[in-house]
Amino acid sequence: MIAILGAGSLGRLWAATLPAGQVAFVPRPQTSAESPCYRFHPVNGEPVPTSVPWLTPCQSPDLLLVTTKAGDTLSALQATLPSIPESTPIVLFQNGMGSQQAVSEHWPERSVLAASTTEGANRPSPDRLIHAGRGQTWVGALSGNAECHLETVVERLARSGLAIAPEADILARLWHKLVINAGINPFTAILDCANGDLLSQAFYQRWIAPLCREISNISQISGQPAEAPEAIRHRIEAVARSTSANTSSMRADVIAGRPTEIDYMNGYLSELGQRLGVKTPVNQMLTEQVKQLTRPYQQQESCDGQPPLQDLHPNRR
Ligand SMILES: NC(=O)C1=CN([C@@H]2O[C@H](COP(=O)(O)OP(=O)(O)OC[C@H]3O[C@@H](n4cnc5c(N)ncnc54)[C@H](OP(=O)(O)O)[C@@H]3O)[C@@H](O)[C@H]2O)C=CC1
Ligand SMILES: CC(C)(CO)C(=O)C(=O)O
Repeated sequence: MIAILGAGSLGRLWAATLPAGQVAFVPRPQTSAESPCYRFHPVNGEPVPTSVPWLTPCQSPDLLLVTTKAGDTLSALQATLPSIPESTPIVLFQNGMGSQQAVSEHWPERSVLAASTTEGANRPSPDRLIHAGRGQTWVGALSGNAECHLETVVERLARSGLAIAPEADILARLWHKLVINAGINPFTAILDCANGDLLSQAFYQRWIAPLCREISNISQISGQPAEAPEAIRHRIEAVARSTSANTSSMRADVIAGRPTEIDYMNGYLSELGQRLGVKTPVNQMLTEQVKQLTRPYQQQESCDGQPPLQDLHPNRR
């Protein structure tokens, strides 16, 4: 049995594509909600009615997929792990960085793996799950005691039909995606625009070069693969173009009034830079501006006496 913690967009994508009868969602403690039923819209083909049971206390999963947002992961696992066998491998699907390390440090006795995925899934309404774009998922061991599970985990996830491969250096893979997210997500949230539209915006053009210099400096000092600022910018802009019509996950969170994952993207880079003695004013500025977007309007006005961001960035409604 595969248990999935986090019955949101990504969790529902895995639940709908893995073989039926072998998957269950971990319920929130004391939930009385009915188990999730939704129409799964594959990239090609007709919608499929999908019903996934809650994991029951007598079931003992032999694989746990964690598809909560980065900021919810530690507390969700704290509530869940006491009822999951210690031998069960855990696969973390969060974007950004920081939450994965927090989990493997918190539970050193557990076998923790991480995944980096370019699959795209969203829920326009609670009863629909759209597989918006096919991608690739890489899985790798975060802790030494997880290495022995990698092959089996990849083989089991491949039964979904989604493209999946083992990754020997999953932290480098996560870093690679973090750089893209740090260069697209905050700008699209602040400017309230689709990924492709940010390229022509003055605010983006003003800050992207110094942001890429900061990221390049941090990469070098933190031991990540060295990448020149121009190469980083090129990579960011290639993804912005190839996903030009997309609403980034951060912009979607701001629009829906949900907390964003900024602390695990530019916030993470900013903190890492500070620890390594690299100045990160642009990452700090972007982190602060995104945080202001998710603060209640009145607090924005009273905190700093500055005009609200809507006035600074006319794109924001
Ligand atoms: N969606 C995508 O296409 C992709 C997502 N990712 C990453 O995957 C992660 C999940 O993203 P996504 O699925 O979009 O996010 P969602 O917000 O759609 O899903 C997260 C789910 O976790 C649930 N949850 C939160 N806390 C708990 C808890 N304590 N116990 C049980 N369930 C809990 C939420 O429940 P509730 O609904 O009740 O709040 C929600 O259903 C993020 O880090 C994201 O960046 C990466 C690549 C692609
Ligand atoms: C690559 C990108 C920016 C695609 O929208 C993404 O991963 C996100 O929105 O979080």
